[in-house]
Amino acid sequence: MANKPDTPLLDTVQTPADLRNMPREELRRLADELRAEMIDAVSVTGGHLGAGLGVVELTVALHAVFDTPHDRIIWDVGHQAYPHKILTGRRDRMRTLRQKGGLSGFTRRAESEYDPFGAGHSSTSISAGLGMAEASKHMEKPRNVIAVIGDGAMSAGMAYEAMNNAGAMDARLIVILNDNDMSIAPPTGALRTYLARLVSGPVYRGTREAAKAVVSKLPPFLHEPARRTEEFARSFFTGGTLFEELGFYYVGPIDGHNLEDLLAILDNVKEFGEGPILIHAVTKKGKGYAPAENSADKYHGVSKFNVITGAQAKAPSNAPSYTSVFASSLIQEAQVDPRIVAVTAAMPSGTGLDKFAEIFPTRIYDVGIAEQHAVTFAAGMASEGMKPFCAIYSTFLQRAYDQVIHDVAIQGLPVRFAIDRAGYVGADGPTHAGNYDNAYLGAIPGMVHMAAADEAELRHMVATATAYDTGPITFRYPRGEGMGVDMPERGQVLTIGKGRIVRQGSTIALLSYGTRLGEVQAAADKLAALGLNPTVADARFLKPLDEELIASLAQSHDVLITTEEGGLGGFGSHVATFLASNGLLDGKLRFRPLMIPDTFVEHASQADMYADAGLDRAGIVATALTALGYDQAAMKAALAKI
Ligand SMILES: Cc1ncc(C[n+]2csc(CCOP(=O)(O)OP(=O)(O)O)c2C)c(N)n1
Ligand SMILES: CC(=O)[C@@H](O)[C@H](O)COP(=O)(O)O
Ligand SMILES: [Mg+2]
Repeated sequence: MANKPDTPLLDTVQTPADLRNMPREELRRLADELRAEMIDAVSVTGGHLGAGLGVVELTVALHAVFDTPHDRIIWDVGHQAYPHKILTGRRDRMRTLRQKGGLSGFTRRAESEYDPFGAGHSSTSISAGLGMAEASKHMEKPRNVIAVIGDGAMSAGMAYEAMNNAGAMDARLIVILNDNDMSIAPPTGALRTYLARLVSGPVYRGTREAAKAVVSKLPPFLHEPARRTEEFARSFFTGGTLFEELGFYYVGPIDGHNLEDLLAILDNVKEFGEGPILIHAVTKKGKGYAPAENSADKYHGVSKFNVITGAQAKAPSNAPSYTSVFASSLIQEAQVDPRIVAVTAAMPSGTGLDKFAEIFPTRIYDVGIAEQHAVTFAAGMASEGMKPFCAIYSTFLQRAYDQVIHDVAIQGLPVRFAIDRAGYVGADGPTHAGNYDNAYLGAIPGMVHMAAADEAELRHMVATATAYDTGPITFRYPRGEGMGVDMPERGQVLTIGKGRIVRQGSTIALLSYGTRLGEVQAAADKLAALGLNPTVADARFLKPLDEELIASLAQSHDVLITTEEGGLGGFGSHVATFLASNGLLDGKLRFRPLMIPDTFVEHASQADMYADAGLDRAGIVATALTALGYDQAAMKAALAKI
């Protein structure tokens, strides 16, 4: 292990005001110490490292120039805000990052007054910043508002909606485009090519002359400082950049690791009059840490690691991840069905589609951070007879809800949705929790929804989705590894709307939707040890519901408990509606839907989250015994026996 970094200068900084009191010549050394401190902290916790390393100088410069927290810095996504956290009074808690009770991995209003806007999902910063800048006009002491957005996040529609709006307003908004030519994977699309042209093309190389021209276009009070600062003048050019066409003053491209340049430019921009301005800063993801700089993903997200070697700790694995099972199953299907294509919104490795891309490079589409477009694009493909598998995390699919309804479901187009990270995701916390798709998709008519109980079931569901050509179909599976079950060679096509009995018993029926089945079975074993012999069933489908199975369970048991990795409005709600509508709750049946609670749950381990929700074996047993009428004392006595 490396020794803790020596950080004498950083040790003097409790808040950004301390940094502002420092001689500017010291800031370079401060940035170096800040980088070392962040590397050390993340080596202990894991987390998002590469993005933060790339904005160390920018973070120091922003806090040195602007009067934070009165002035507002909004970090898009928020995954790059670790250096900002260290400088804004949270250094002592950095080694609790993303752990239960510790600091969030993103910006959070509740965490600090220096986090004026929470994030986690991308491309919200310009909209939020514009709102703040406009609100500032109504205040006695106006603020500067600075939105820092990455080149990946700049690919999303929201960013353009915001710029379109900002360009037509006179709000004092500063946007810093942090261009490291990386998303999680290398970015795709025309914007990437365009930014690369700005950075390295002939226009940039000729900026010295162009800079003189732009200075004359700046508000008069900027002329003098601009002329005085050769570096500043060199950094300007103008003439028809996309951003200027949208009504922004464009400054750049500038070296986002050159503190002197950054300070000079931000000092000047701070004095800028009215209207939005965009600073194009070129940075390196993973800057200053060789293992990160040299890695393909620039250490976007890392587990705990050895600071000296960069080697990341690997958790022992007992089974393949659901993501990898999805990918290998889709590859199998695609090998025999040439109509299968795959769509990802900037998450090729997260969804496993990078593996699909290796084999079918012409049948994979990475559309950038553009979930809405991804869904409608897939709908277009489906309308022409292709079989698009749109693989999107549950949390990010929220962005495309209207597209799922309007472009896919109403037209009955057979888009296949592979919904990864369904349920609690752990360290990324409430912004990334995939808790809502059972409810938000379950409400849409004409769709089929499946949840895999284990990795073999997932393989069957990929086969089922491939075969199902009559309308939209979804299958969901969680973050993490499978149950270690035997894998079938090939997926089998399931009968739509049919669940299965896993264990036949009496009195208590445990009906599981998704991967809680493992805990349900463990709970059934515990109940059996108490002399109870529950039935266990795997619903497989939320829509259409297996009404026959549910009615039979309801009629032949005293207690029916549903489990799912989703919140209110999901599987349990659908079952409750069916039971109530058919008079099955009018008699002796005690129905207990177990689900994720109706609250935003802070980051913790997935296991902790499920235990807190009562969705582990202990919670399921307790629910069953309570439903049977056990009081606290009887429950305690019973639990002591198992
Ligand atoms: C709506 C949405 N889709 C996908 C993601 C997943 N995601 C998080 S960071 C990231 C890449 C962002 O790239 P960029 O903005 O360039 O930031 P960098 O990491 O390069 O600093 C992606 C795709 C997300 N957070 N939000
Ligand atoms: C910041 C962000 O949105 C992603 O980096 C996300 O944290 C990835 O999550 P997984 O680790 O589950 O792929
Ligand atoms: Mg980037």
